[in-house]
Amino acid sequence: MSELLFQPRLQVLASQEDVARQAAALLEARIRQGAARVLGLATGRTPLRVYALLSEAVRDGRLSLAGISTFNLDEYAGLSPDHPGSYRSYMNRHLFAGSDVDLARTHVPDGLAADPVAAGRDYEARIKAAGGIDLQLLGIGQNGHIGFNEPGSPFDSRTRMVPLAASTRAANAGDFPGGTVPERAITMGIGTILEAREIVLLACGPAKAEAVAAMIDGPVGPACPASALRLHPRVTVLCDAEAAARVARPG
Ligand SMILES: O=P(O)(O)OC[C@H]1O[C@](O)(CO)[C@@H](O)[C@@H]1O
Repeated sequence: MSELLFQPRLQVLASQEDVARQAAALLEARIRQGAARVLGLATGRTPLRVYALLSEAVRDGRLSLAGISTFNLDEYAGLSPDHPGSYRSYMNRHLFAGSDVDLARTHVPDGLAADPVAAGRDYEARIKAAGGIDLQLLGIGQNGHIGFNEPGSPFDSRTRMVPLAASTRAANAGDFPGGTVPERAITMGIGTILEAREIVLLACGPAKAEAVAAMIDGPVGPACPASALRLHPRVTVLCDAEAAARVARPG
């Protein structure tokens, strides 16, 4: 890689609860400053507590999401918004329903799109029309994926339909009790993610240790999609001690 590389700001916290509190505090601060009018949101287990804390802040009148637009990273192909395993239903359940966000300003890729190429283009156009993403929240897969950009995804990829790795489908099987995890998804591309003005990645637990080390200390390249974040000047990585255990020089 010949591009200029940056070092993400790595904060190692004692517990998953501390990671969630720090992330929620950072998001709240940016929203109050008007520096997060357009939020990029992630799903999965890691941000659940963050969303609970944000909902609590809205309920207590300390925070408002009323003027905020949101764009989720990804959605499973073939799932309707009301399918309990869909990321639209996840967002409604864990954040939107318990907050004052205007649902018309919330966006999740269309898992049922008949023409995924057009749907990807449309999603990118909607992000652009909103003024671009101010702050993108991310998790990380055990194989280093961000969004559903699996290893091998080009760094200039845009919102598109992708096949899911067998390990990703196995990791997310718990969201589909008695059913099968979809084989494909529509995800923002790595190029889309890198256009966010600020990025905050959360990683917790020992299963993420290898991916976090590869992201921070390994080669920058498509073998580890999260390593693309070292091409971005404003990335904060919030980890618990277990997820940071294999980083060469934890912060
Ligand atoms: O937080 P979890 O559940 O470990 O998921 C990590 C990442 O994997 C995904 O859930 C996709 O598998 C992403 O949306 C998420 O960022």
